[in-house]
Amino acid sequence: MPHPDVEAQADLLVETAYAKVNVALHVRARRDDGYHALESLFVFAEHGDRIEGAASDDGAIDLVIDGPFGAGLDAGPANLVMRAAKGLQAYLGCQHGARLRLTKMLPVASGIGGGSADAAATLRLLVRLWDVRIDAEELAALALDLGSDVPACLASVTQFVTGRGERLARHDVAGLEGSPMLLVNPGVGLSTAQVFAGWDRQDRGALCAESLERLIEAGRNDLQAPAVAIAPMIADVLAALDGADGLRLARMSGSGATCFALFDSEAAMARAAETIRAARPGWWTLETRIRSA
Ligand SMILES: C[C@](O)(CO)[C@H](O)COP(=O)(O)OP(=O)(O)OC[C@H]1O[C@@H](n2ccc(N)nc2=O)[C@H](O)[C@@H]1O
Ligand SMILES: Nc1ncnc2c1ncn2[C@@H]1O[C@H](COP(=O)(O)OP(=O)(O)OP(=O)(O)O)[C@@H](O)[C@H]1O
Repeated sequence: MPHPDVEAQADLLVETAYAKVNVALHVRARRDDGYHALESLFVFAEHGDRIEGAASDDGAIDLVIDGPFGAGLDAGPANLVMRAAKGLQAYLGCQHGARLRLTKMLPVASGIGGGSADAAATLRLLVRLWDVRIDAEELAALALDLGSDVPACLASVTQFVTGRGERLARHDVAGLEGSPMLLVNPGVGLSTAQVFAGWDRQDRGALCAESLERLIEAGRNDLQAPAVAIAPMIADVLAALDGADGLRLARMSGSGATCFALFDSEAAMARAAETIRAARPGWWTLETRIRSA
């Protein structure tokens, strides 16, 4: 449904805020600035939140939120959509305004970067809406101010990510893009900072992402153990996925609690999703595919 104030406007633009999944996430060190040095292979789902916007002449930015996970999410200045819009406006020093709508399809605080993807999609949308030219590096710096995952969410394609999340290299892995991917969340929200704080500070080694086989065999999510310690239900999600026909890999994404499962066919994914929905009607599931560039 379009924003009530912009229903009749022709210049309504739409962006998808694609869900982010960490196929592997190796935490290598705690840094002096409190962040952690990471190595991660990021992929993106074909589905996500939806952001729409139309220009306003008065210079104001306003946001309405709807969608299955919209309730309880504040549309005020702390919302990452608002922070992204205000950040871009301040950077440009411009008087452009926008009326925005966020349709929240992804669970909040769930390890699939929903807020980060929303922020990046808002930046993409406003650059188009306001028809401004902005240097890619400057846009990436604005994105990083909003969160460690936001720079990677700008392009929303498969990337090898290092640093605190800002060092990005496009990195296709044969057999990954287009692959059927099931997301499962047991309905618990986790604080990213709290999960990082539970990491045991053991460096378990570098991430090799040269092939899907290596990612499956030697890849890890080092935040999985601290997340399970906070929310033991994550282990139930992984147990529910374990042993499904056609399963290639099941692992937690980001700081949890969402887990992803890669399947070798759409039919196998659909069967596993159906089984989980029947056994656990309260869990959120999304049948999707890994997005290609
Ligand atoms: C877990 C991941 O989602 C993996 O992609 C990201 O590392 C987190 O990205 P994000 O949610 O955008 O995180 P931010 O908003 O930048 O940081 C939230 C909190 O997570 C912790 N944090 C985040 C990123 C990082 N490299 N090291 C950290 O220790 C910090 O305590 C920080 O205060
Ligand atoms: N537009 C938004 N969508 C979701 N969360 C938002 C938004 N704006 C602000 N937030 C806040 O950001 C926090 C993190 O939400 P988000 O859904 O991005 O977490 P996440 O999926 O765990 O992220 P990551 O995978 O980057 O760790 C929540 O506490 C939420 O209140």
